[in-house]
Amino acid sequence: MQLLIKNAKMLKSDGELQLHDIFIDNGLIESIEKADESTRQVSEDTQVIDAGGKLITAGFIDMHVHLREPGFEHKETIETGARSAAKGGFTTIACMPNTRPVIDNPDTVRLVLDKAKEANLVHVLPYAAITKNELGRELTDFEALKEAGAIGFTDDGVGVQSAQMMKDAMARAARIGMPVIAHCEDNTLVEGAPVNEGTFARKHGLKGIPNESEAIHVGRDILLAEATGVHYHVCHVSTEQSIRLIRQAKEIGIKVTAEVCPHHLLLSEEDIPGMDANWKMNPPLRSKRDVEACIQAVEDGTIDIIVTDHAPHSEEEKAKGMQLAPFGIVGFETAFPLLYTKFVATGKWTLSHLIQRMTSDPARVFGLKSGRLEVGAPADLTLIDLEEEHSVDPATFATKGRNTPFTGWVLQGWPVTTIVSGKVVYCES
Ligand SMILES: NC(=O)N[C@@H](CC(=O)O)C(=O)O
Ligand SMILES: [Zn+2]
Ligand SMILES: [Zn+2]
Repeated sequence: MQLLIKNAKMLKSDGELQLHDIFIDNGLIESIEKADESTRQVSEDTQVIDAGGKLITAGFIDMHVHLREPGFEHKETIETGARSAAKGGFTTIACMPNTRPVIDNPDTVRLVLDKAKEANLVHVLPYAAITKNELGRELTDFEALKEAGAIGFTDDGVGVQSAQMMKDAMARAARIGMPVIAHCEDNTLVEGAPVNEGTFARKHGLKGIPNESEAIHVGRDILLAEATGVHYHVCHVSTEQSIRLIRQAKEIGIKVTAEVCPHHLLLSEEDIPGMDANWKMNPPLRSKRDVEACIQAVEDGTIDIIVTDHAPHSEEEKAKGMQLAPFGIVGFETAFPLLYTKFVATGKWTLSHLIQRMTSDPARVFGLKSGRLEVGAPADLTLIDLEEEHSVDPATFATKGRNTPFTGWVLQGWPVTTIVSGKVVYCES
């Protein structure tokens, strides 16, 4: 299968945008030529897309998502999740193991990979659990899980409470060259709190989740990563204290990397309009100070990558209210327009800075071949209309989830076509 994308605006290393023709053969980028110099003749059966001056980038990579299958298909399936990812411009997604059953055995890893293959949309990379059933009691069989296709170990959804368990996990992961990805949360400091310990909690008489519940795990795990030599990756960083610890650890050469979600860069607890569970996620929306620290950390590279933590839940579940509803919001279909509109269109970040954090940086951190728009790279590509502007309407989402705090936000920079291995998997209708 051959594909020719004509007149696509490509970001050059000097930040300039230039029209290019990109020729794809056999799932790989075969040539990139300036549009006005292109001489390529294509055969009749080559598919031709005229990008009409839209931006082309390497497809986005999201290293933290929840696809809910097996077990919670009413929230999402691998197919609906992958469709939503494609619509958001993502071509590779890494899914978390907090399903039912938990992805803690080779059969479930293979089931996820089979379902993803059946869906035939985006690349789906499964994480496996650190502990059986994510209960924190007994390590899973790391070697067998790696063999089955897991790309790293995490108990996302909960923190690994025992330091000894985490140390054993890291030592074992290090031996087989695999990363440990951590949801950082000390349960003894949280006790059923639904929101951040701060202004909103005080105003509404709710228990609060303090910053230390996250940062204590970050600090502990950095020491354990130093002791074991593992690649340690911190999930959804939300506090200035965690960032301080990660920055120091990087300075002294400990193998730590970190991610942040768009909502922790764009919203603080002050923005929560009321007792609406579409604003409830874990970690919670923090103070403005924390938001500023997260933005600074993305800018200076302390935080390596941006992930969505796409966490769909049903409307019935979210209707239970702030105290009882599950944590989590959807993320695929709003991530790029949100970040483009709020950071790039406003002149705070360059376009290439944002795109790197969503493509080449995740590829570097997790050793993936994709994430680059260059000859020889996989033809995982996204076309984006930087001018198109419309408001966020959950009724139009491809995900089953409607749980977003961004309803009604007017955004620009919408993905219009997504290509995976040289095949169009999403095209705006
Ligand atoms: N982030 C969330 O608020 N929820 C996630 C769990 C998690 O990422 O910790 C979920 O599985 O719903
Ligand atoms: Zn988590
Ligand atoms: Zn998560």
